[in-house]
Order: sequence, then structure tokens, then C-alpha cells
Amino acid sequence: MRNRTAATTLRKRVLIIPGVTRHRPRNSSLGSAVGSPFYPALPAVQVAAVSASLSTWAGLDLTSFPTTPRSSVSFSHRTCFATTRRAGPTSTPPSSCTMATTAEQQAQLVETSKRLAAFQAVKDYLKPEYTRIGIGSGSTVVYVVEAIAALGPAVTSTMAFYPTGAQSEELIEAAGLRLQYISKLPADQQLDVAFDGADEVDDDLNLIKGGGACLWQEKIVAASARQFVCVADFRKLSSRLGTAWKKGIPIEVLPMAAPRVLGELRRLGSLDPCIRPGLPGKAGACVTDNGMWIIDAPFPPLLLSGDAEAAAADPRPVGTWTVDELADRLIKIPGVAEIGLFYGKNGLQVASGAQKPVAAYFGMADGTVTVKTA
Ligand SMILES: O=C[C@H](O)[C@H](O)[C@H](O)COP(=O)(O)O
Repeated sequence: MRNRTAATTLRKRVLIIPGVTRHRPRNSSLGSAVGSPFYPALPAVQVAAVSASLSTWAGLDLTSFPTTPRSSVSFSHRTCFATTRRAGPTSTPPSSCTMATTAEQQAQLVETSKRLAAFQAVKDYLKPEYTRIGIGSGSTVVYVVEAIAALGPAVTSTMAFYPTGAQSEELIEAAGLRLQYISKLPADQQLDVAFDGADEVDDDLNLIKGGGACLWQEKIVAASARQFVCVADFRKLSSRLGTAWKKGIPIEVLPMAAPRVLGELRRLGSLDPCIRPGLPGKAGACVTDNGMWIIDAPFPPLLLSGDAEAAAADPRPVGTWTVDELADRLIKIPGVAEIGLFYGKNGLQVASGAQKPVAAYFGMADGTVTVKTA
């Protein structure tokens, strides 16, 4: 009863904006962005509600939420809206979680959030009839593999798993899943689905990836899948790329070209781009699975196409780009192997080669999972 009341209250707060298929609470901080030159049109991303006995299904111990009273962590059917914000500290957990005071508690909260999102994404997108599954890189994907392995051989024995690098290759093998390589995938065939993490996700489901120095193989695997599904925690949910993730856009470069690429990046308005160090594990530059280096290139928050159209009358500040504009410029710089912007189309819009996810799952700090779909 308590939860039904909460859901009803939230539904009453939904604002219907003509021409926009997005749901948002009236008091969302995004409200102040509506009508501003850079944030005039809310993108066509639907924010769906997810809940439903997830803890039971995922086998989670809710007491692992260190600070939220058990009674307030509800998985019964309740509406959960995206908490997307325009800028600033978008990763600040809701007030119900501010009791997570120690670093250890915060870290635990993040891990639990990742795991919740991973189990829900696998539940929703891994169909028993699928045979080819892409597995991305990073700390969140660990839980994706855990969720898949938990389905047991009855479901997974007919599936082959395609890694995006050395880490995911090890994850697949350690989970007892069948390893296969994207180089063996016939050109006229696709993966059924690929799961991967992200460093930041914007309102149009553009992504920043590569924070862990994996992006090139990830992009190939994502673009080889009919559906790419992103799994993340609440810190990654953002309105515009570059607001929460301040380290810059990861760019994989040929080492001998790095100085020239840095120069080009500065000319495009990047604020202090730099070669990522391998420290503390390795002296010198960070070397990717592909023998390349990573340059991290910070830019001012990236606009969506709708932002740019509305701002056409005003000259944009130097270095202010839309995601698509910047990505198209970066990928053309000689020496750039691949960029950590996943942008353009998703698997619902094109038959193959899509970089953007069809859905992004965010484990929230209050124990719910928010899903954004294309
Ligand atoms: O380079 C790493 C990959 O792009 C990861 O998917 C991304 O950094 C997210 O990693 P995590 O799940 O550890 O936050």
C-alpha cells in the first residue's frame, strides 16, 4: 500500500510536453533547462520504470545497502524517473543515501547499484534463443557476466560470448562461458546483443567510454550487435556529456602520432588534453590492448543536436561542440585509431554498425533501476 501511494504521487508529477516523449517529474532540475538556448528541446528518450522483485530475482541481500533503511528500499512496482540534471554534480546520490558517509560505504553503494542494473539488463535483454553475446569491459560488466552465469548451462550452453579485450576474455572464461572472437563472426552476421558499461550517458544515449582504456574493441563489438545495452550506476547518468565525467574524452592513438594529435585537439578547443599515464602500475604511457596510447581530451559539455539548433542565433563559445560534430572531427585526425564517443545511430535506427545503445540501465542509489530507452 505504501508503495502504491508513492507511485501514484509520482505519476501525478509527470509533465507532458507536446512533441516530447519524455517523462519527468515536475520538480526535476532539468525543468530550469527547458527553454534555455542550449537545452531547448528535451530529447526523445523515454524513461521507463523498472522494479519488480529484483532483489529476489538477483539474489541480492538488501542489507548490503549500507545506509538506506531496509523499509525504504522497495522493489515492488513503483515508478522511477530519471534524475537527469543539466550540469554540475549530477552524481550526487539522492538524499536518502547521504547517510553513506564513509568511503567504504559509498563504494559499496556504487557496487550494489552496478549489480542491480546488470541483473535487470540481462533479465530484460538476454533471450534464451540468443546464440551470440557481446561482453564489454570494466567493473560493471563483471556483474553482467555474473548475471549471465547465474542462468546456468541450461540457458548459456548454446551461447557464445564475444569479448572486447583481455579483461572480458578472462571474465568469460572464468565464468565457464564459451569464448568466441569477433574476428570469427561472418561479415553477414551479427551478435544478438552486446552488454557494456560507460563512463557517462547523456539524454540522447550518447556515451563516453574508454575510462578503463578499452574503447576500440568495444566499439567494434557494439557495432556488430543488433542491440547494444549499456549498464551503469547512478554516477554515469548525465544530461550532457562532459558534465559528470570531467577527465576528458578518451581517444586511442598511434603512439608516434600522439604529439600531433594533441596539437589538433588544442586547436579544436580541448582544455589541456594529455597522454594518459600508465602509473601507478606502469611507468610511461598507458598502453591499450591494441598497443596504442590513450589521450584524454576534456571539452566543455557537449551539446545535443537540438541544443545547437536553438543556439544558432547566438555565437557558440570556442570549443563548444555537439556530440556529433566533435566526434566527426576527432575521428578524422590522422593518428587517431578510435574515439571514446559512442554516437550517431542505435540498433533500432540502422540495420548494422550502430554505436549507441538501445537501452541504458542505471542502478540508482536508492536501490531502484532506471532505464532509458531509445
Ligand atoms: O575503458 C573502459 C570501458 O569503456 C568501460 O566500459 C567504462 O570505462 C566503464 O567502466 P566501469 O564499468 O568500470 O565504470
